[in-house]
Amino acid sequence: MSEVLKLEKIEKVYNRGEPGEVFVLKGADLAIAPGEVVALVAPSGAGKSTLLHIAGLLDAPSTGRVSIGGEDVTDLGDRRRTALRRSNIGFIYQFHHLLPEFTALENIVLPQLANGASQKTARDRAMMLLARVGVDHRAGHRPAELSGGEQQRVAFCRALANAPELLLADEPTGNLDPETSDRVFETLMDLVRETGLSALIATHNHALAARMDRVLHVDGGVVTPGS
Ligand SMILES: Nc1ncnc2c1ncn2[C@@H]1O[C@H](COP(=O)(O)OP(=O)(O)OP(=O)(O)O)[C@@H](O)[C@H]1O
Repeated sequence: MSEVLKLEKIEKVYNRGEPGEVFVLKGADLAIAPGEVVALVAPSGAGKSTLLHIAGLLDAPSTGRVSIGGEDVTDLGDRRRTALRRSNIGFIYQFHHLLPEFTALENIVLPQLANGASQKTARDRAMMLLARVGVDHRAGHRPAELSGGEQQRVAFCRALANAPELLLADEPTGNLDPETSDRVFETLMDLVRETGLSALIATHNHALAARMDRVLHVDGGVVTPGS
């Protein structure tokens, strides 16, 4: 079976040739097998978010190849890239990035409608996901009316709304207090394991990283196996 995600010889330079040139990635390689949950640990500024954005088709590498589900997607046009991202990749950020004017339920329904689901299917799935993370009783509330932990649980549901094969998370519990972070992280790991998702999860927390199948480091612009 082919890798769910494969990055080959990825380089990323910001402001190339200008005084502010930053060479962030210098030949990063990474592959994730189906069902594998991988931690990405890196010092601040090492290029972890840059790598996740490239893996999530939110940004293009300066050079190198990106494959999703065995298909080389490096040179895809914007429309196909957006469609592939919407159906195959779930993204969770450190800050939830939920749409403030919509309810928790609507935040999970909207990406499904954009992906072609019917209202009923989308609502049923959204309610099922909210119940799974224990926030269904808050379905009709807007993000500002929810606690930080609840907001992040809703963001998990949104990331899983279209049943992606790959979940990318950039310090998904980094803005929560340690106790809430542990509980919310537990929910995320349960969800990932239950659904058989492949995941790449960036975290500064070594204890959380140790609970994943494999740990990778980003340092000096390359990806190396962790201990
Ligand atoms: N658009 C940009 N233009 C110029 N430099 C950038 C840009 N985006 C990121 N950088 C620089 O690239 C480097 C890597 O950034 P990135 O956000 O990937 O780091 P990170 O490992 O995720 O850090 P943190 O853990 O602090 O979020 C940093 O030095 C950052 O300043």
